[in-house]
Amino acid sequence: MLKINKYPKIGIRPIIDGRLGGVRESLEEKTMSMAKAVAELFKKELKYPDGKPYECVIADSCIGGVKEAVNCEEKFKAENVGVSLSVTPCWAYGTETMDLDPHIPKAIWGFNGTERPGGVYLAATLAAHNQKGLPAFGIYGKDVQDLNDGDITEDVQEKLLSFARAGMAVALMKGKSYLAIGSVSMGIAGSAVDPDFFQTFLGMRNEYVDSTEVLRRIEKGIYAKEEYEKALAWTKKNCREGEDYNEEEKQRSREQKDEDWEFVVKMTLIIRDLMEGNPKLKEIGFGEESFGHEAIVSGFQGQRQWTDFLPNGDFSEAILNSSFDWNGIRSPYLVATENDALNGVSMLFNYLLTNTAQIFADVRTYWSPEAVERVTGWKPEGRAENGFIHLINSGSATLDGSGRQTRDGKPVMKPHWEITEEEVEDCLEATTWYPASLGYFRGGGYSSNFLTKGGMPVTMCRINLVKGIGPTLQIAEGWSIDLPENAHNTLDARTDRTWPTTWFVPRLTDDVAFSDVYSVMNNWGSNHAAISYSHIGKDLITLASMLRIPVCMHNVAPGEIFRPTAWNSFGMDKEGSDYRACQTYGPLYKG
Ligand SMILES: C[C@H](O)[C@@H](O)[C@@H](O)C(=O)CO
Ligand SMILES: [Mn+2]
Repeated sequence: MLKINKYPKIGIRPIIDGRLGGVRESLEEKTMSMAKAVAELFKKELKYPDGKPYECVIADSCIGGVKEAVNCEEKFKAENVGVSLSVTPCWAYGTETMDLDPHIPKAIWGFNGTERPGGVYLAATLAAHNQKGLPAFGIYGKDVQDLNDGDITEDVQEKLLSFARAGMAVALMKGKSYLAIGSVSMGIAGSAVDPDFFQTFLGMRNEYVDSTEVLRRIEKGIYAKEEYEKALAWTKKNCREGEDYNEEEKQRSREQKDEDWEFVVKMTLIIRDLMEGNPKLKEIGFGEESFGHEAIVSGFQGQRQWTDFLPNGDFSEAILNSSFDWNGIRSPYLVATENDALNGVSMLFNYLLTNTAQIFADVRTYWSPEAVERVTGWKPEGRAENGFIHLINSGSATLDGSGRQTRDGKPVMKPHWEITEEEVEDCLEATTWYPASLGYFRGGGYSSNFLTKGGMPVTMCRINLVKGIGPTLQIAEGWSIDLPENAHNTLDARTDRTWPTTWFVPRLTDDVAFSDVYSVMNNWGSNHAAISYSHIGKDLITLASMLRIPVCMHNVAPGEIFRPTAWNSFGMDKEGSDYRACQTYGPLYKG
């Protein structure tokens, strides 16, 4: 992950009834202690992509009126606050104290304690936000608490954390780049980078580098030589080369294959350097190249042109998307294969909400139970009984996706700071690097192959651009599954057995798009999806609402959906109100 010098902070605004002479004085301690308790919760539960705890900034004083609100605003600006949370146990004066910044996610927690009307301030100020077109999230506990009760109840914690995670994702994207290396891959519309989408919906920049820049740097030696030697040695030791399935007469010679390893290792260093820069390049006389492109996510076109004569990008994409390399365990660098920028953003959303590496995949095949039985003789049972979806793409599936990391004995994908050296070895051990299929990749190279362990809760998502609507988000929570070995081998062999496979089963619901597994694939809006560990659908929905991106498909329970309260004013049907609200408010950074 791009090294970020100054992470955005969460600003906490203790709101108080400004009446001196008794009322305010009686509430100062309670109000400020709410703010401190929330800051402690965020620091304890939430981490930046580098593993450090979230930083919070609390206003210097409680905010009882506009002067203190402005003082707070000035402090937040100086402290690089990117998310704003107001907390209060009492009545206060909405429009005099509210946060009016139109570009940062905001929420208000009104303490449910009836000695003072915290809930009334919450409702009044949310109404003000709605009247002013500044959507805000409302947080209000289910059960009344005693005024001197300093605990944050479970239900309030859950909303505070969901809001903070999604709000921080919005803040982390802002001002960072999507770096396109190359252009449109094989007519994939998602590769046609739409700068207006990045700018107005995500507040992101677009950087473009022709693929020849990678070749230039290889040929001119614009990479850190020492690191290259270390990387090549690590690769030879840890990346097992598989059998060459190409036709005998077409196979690349051993010498060519060794050159391919050298080439793809250099590509990997160079793509990373293009994303985040590398001070070592300045030491060897390449000052401009040492800066990089501030890319929080990138895409490599690869196919075609490049791969028609040069080794493919699969090794680079897979290693960069993983949580480790020759320098050890580290946060992943998000790289979308085929330069599918929309899938790159989908990976980015997942990553910023979980700090875990991402699987990029084609949503390739729906296998009905009948077809599976016909082809393999195995009648799907258990979670597979209604059929399953084959997720597979050459290249940018993280090796963490092999499911070789564990927590309580179960397969998981972890934030990098929880991963052990043994788990890195297991992920590498589970991966075979086959000589690339020369039919697709005429220039050779290698493809990563692994089989995702079943039993992992996962979430598949995808941003699509739809003319007339703009971006929409679709989400499918489900699980990875295991197939009997012979069934896997038979089905996988019908596809591209040198690529990484995840067998996926979505959770079915009564909704039409989730009525059966076939419908999930049939309703998927693109060839690609980004797959994250754990069920993060509700956080994705919260994030999408902050960005005013409507959600066209999801299997999250209605009671889990958390959006700004303004959405309620657009009707009781959750999906329609989402579309109407997003359309009314328009992109967050529409200017
Ligand atoms: C067959 C193509 O070359 C592959 O790249 C294809 O499987 C894709 O991934 C298209 O998204
Ligand atoms: Mn693809």
